[in-house]
Amino acid sequence: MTEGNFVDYVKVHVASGNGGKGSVHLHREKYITKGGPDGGDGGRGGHVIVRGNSNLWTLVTFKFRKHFKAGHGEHGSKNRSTGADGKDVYMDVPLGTVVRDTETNKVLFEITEEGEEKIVAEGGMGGRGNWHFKSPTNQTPRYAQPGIPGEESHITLELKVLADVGLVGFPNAGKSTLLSVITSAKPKIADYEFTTLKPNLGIVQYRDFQSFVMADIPGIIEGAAEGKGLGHYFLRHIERNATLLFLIPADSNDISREYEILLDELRRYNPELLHKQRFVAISKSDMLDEELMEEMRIELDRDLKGVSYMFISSVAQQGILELKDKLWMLLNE
Ligand SMILES: Nc1nc2c(ncn2[C@@H]2O[C@H](COP(=O)(O)OP(=O)(O)OP(=O)(O)O)[C@@H](O)[C@H]2O)c(=O)[nH]1
Repeated sequence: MTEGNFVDYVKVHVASGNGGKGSVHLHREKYITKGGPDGGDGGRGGHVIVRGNSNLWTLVTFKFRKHFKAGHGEHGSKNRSTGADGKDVYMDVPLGTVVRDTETNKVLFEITEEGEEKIVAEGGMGGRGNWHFKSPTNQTPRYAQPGIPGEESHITLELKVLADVGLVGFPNAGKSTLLSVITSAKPKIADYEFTTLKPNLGIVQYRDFQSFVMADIPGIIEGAAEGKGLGHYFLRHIERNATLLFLIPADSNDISREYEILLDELRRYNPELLHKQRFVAISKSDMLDEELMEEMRIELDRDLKGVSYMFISSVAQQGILELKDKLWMLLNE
């Protein structure tokens, strides 16, 4: 299995427009016998532009459209009239899209912000019209520049799914269940035939118009940092999550030990992950009574070394709103 199976990617063909030709034209008017050159410039060819769009979560549109061709610049014309620029073409991509040159595999750029625009195929410049070439020795140049041809290339788009909150937990911790109660929409990851390992992600609506993305990172098992199991691939995925939510079930034999093991996996994979904010949610807390919870609080306050935690239950819908509040606070700190 290669990493390519994990990261969604598509190959597309892009072509910018040719610049328009400069015009060769001599001014003519009644009663003016010797009009000067007045051929206008050609317009610029259209660019192909990649643009970040935070409403998109997948590259699925590129499965259906693989060619992006911008318009040609119009030719210049008389009266020094410049031809219109060719129409630019936009490729809207989700944030976290890495663009490579397919031939060399070199990374050209990465789109990380809403509205960010990067030209991936630059339109050819328009040629200059003949009036620019008028000189003392040549008052009526019969020459104008041709437009510069557009560029053409094959590019590869790769999406490293960005999530604001990454769920970290062993199998069975209740990650999928939490996602199903906390998220309102599921991006159509399933549409990707080339994605064999699907991170489960969803959009959490917060208060009125805010939202954040939560991603389940399945498959972390002990030893994942050494590449055992599938965990390794998913660990890559959380490198970019802003906050890590550790999910540990209430019926775990030793919650703080489980937390330490998960933390150790992350540390061995990439110590930088430990700089991310962390929060612990004790899942399946409907299995606990108040007395037991109180006892556990004493232990957790002592053993979790100051990391905040909360008891939640997806099934009983306990602590879910509070969890959203807490995560929102952490994301906006
Ligand atoms: N009592 C109780 N059981 C829960 C709760 N949330 C999840 N479970 C149960 O725990 C088991 C595992 O839940 P999942 O959500 O599939 O766990 P997961 O972490 O996604 O597991 P993987 O997909 O294996 O990584 C299921 O049998 C759930 O019904 C909860 O809030 N309370």
